[in-house]
Amino acid sequence: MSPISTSRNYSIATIPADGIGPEVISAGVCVLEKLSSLSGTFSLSFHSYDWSSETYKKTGAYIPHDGLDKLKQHDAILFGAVGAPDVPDHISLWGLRLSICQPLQQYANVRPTKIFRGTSSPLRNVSPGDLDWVIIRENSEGEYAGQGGRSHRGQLWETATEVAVFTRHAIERIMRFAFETAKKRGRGKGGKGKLTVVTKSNAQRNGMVLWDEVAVEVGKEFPGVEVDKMLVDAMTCRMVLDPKSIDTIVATNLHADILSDLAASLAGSIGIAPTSNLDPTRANPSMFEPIHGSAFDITGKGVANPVATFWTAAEMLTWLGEEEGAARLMEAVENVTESGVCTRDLGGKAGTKEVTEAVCSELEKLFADKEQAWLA
Ligand SMILES: NC(=O)c1ccc[n+]([C@@H]2O[C@H](COP(=O)([O-])OP(=O)(O)OC[C@H]3O[C@@H](n4cnc5c(N)ncnc54)[C@H](O)[C@@H]3O)[C@@H](O)[C@H]2O)c1
Ligand SMILES: O=C(O)[C@H](O)[C@@H](O)C(=O)O
Ligand SMILES: [K+]
Ligand SMILES: [Mn+2]
Repeated sequence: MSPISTSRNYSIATIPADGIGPEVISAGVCVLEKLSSLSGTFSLSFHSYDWSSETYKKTGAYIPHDGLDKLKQHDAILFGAVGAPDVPDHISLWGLRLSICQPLQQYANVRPTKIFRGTSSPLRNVSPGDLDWVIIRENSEGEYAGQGGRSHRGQLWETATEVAVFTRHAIERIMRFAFETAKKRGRGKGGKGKLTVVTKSNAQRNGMVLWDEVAVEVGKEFPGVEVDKMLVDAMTCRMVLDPKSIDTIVATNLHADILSDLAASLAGSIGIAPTSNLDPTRANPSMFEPIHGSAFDITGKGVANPVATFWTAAEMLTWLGEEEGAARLMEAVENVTESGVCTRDLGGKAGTKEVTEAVCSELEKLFADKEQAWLA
């Protein structure tokens, strides 16, 4: 059957950047192109930006002066990873990722994790379905507010401060987003949603106390959602010992950054989990990236797991309104993990290329099956 004429086109900015970023982004673009051509109902135009640590070393800047205006012309941004061995990590992170997320007000960072069929958790007696979480990370302030300074350099009394900033405005909007996410997922008592608010209000007695108070206030708008509160240190134990008891988690910028790498590893590998940096108001494009970094230790070896980027691509499609394409892509990815074609971080032997090819073939199979079902 010939594909139905394409009615929806999306303009996607890609920023592969550093390390394994270019390897996984080219794999992601490859499966997205395969999916859109098979579906025939939507198309994607990609525009690649070469903003990276190499660009920084050559020009002194990661993003050119008109860069953000350029990004605003796209429907979404697909990002790889930033960080290079010869550039300090704070220069690269603030130069690229945070220079996009913060001005574009991508304040909600969404980090789902689950165990894929055919893969296993390092936890005992935990199988697919037992660990299925989404972490909502505050993405605009907290420990990443950019406030602080350093003085008396080189002296015995040298001083540095890194000030965590919490505002009612930003806490309210992230809590509302987290409660809505929990409600939509519909777990917990009566299927009305379940949210765990992660905090550290025993030691941090100002910002984190405001965080807790606003969580309670916003919670009143969501009477059905089951809520509990956990100190972040105890939360790590619960994630390891009782993963079934968790569904949606909301945490500060830094706490959620740390918990989400743990979450991905408990589900099998950091190489599978996605990240969405969302501007829920949709005034600006949102940015989608695998959760991992540039992974210097495996760069250029062809072994990077592209699954995190495939799941990221599916999250991007969902955000753009292409839920059916996203579901098809996830089905293909899980069929592939189930068949045993996995990179070595998941215990397999395949390289990035083999996994990408397997997902493309699986997509072809899924669309052929769908066509058969129509003809029957
Ligand atoms: N959002 C981002 O772009 C982002 C995120 C995290 C770290 N970083 C940066 O990346 C650099 C390296 O950081 P790091 O080593 O702490 O974290 P990392 O995520 O790059 O790597 C941690 C470990 O996980 C492995 N790994 C990561 N992704 C993988 C994949 N797709 N497949 C298989 N294995 C994978 C790596 O080989 C490494 O052993 C630093 O410069 C850091 O600042 C950037
Ligand atoms: O934003 C950060 O903290 C880090 O670069 C990175 O670890 C991430 O998760 O994006
Ligand atoms: K990344
Ligand atoms: Mn991280």
